[in-house]
Amino acid sequence: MKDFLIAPSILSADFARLGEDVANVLAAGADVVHFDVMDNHYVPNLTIGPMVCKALRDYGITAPIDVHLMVKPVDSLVPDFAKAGASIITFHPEASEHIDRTLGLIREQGCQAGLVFNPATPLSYLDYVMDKVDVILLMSVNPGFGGQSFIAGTLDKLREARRRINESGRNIRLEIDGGVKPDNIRDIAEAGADMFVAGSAIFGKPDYKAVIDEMRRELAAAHG
Ligand SMILES: O=C(CO)[C@H](O)[C@H](O)COP(=O)(O)O
Repeated sequence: MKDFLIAPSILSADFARLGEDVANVLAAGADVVHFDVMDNHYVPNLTIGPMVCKALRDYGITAPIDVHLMVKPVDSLVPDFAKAGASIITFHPEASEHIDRTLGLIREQGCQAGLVFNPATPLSYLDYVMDKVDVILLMSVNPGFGGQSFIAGTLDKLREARRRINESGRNIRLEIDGGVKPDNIRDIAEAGADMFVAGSAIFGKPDYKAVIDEMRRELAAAHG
């Protein structure tokens, strides 16, 4: 089976007992913690910052933390999240004045760097920075809220992103975020994704392991 990563989005976790909930979802078989940072400026919602990332590390969470910055401006938060224990930091190209500089800054801080593409953001932002990205994250919903439906056109965009990654010859993760569920994860994998963010599909069910196991069965059946 391909190396697929499942990354529960803590946007749908229980914030009143976050450390315990994250530990539980990892014990249920998740690979990565997806950490959604929203500023009520770049996106119309407000969530969590570096202090919460550090609190998860202090609680004993050792899994990779994948910080998705939905903020503008971006750069001032990068060192703070690196110090707080982020493993991956991704940002939206429209939110940075200097995309190349921001990608470099993330790597200088010891994290993996990635660009995030909203449903209508063109992949051409990758044209001159392919050697500087470790992760490409395609949003399959408009960012800001969990529980939205997967936008079907994202499957073609995934195929295009996968083609670009293959052409680059680099080992770049292709991450998908928004409306991912057991009943569509196989099609999403076949379109080229290898890292799957899922919030409501996992945290919205009482048995995290049952959902993650079902996702893994679907992924094991994926072709390509
Ligand atoms: O970045 C996000 C929203 O901006 C969330 O990660 C995403 O929507 C996941 O939630 P769900 O799986 O419930 O769609």
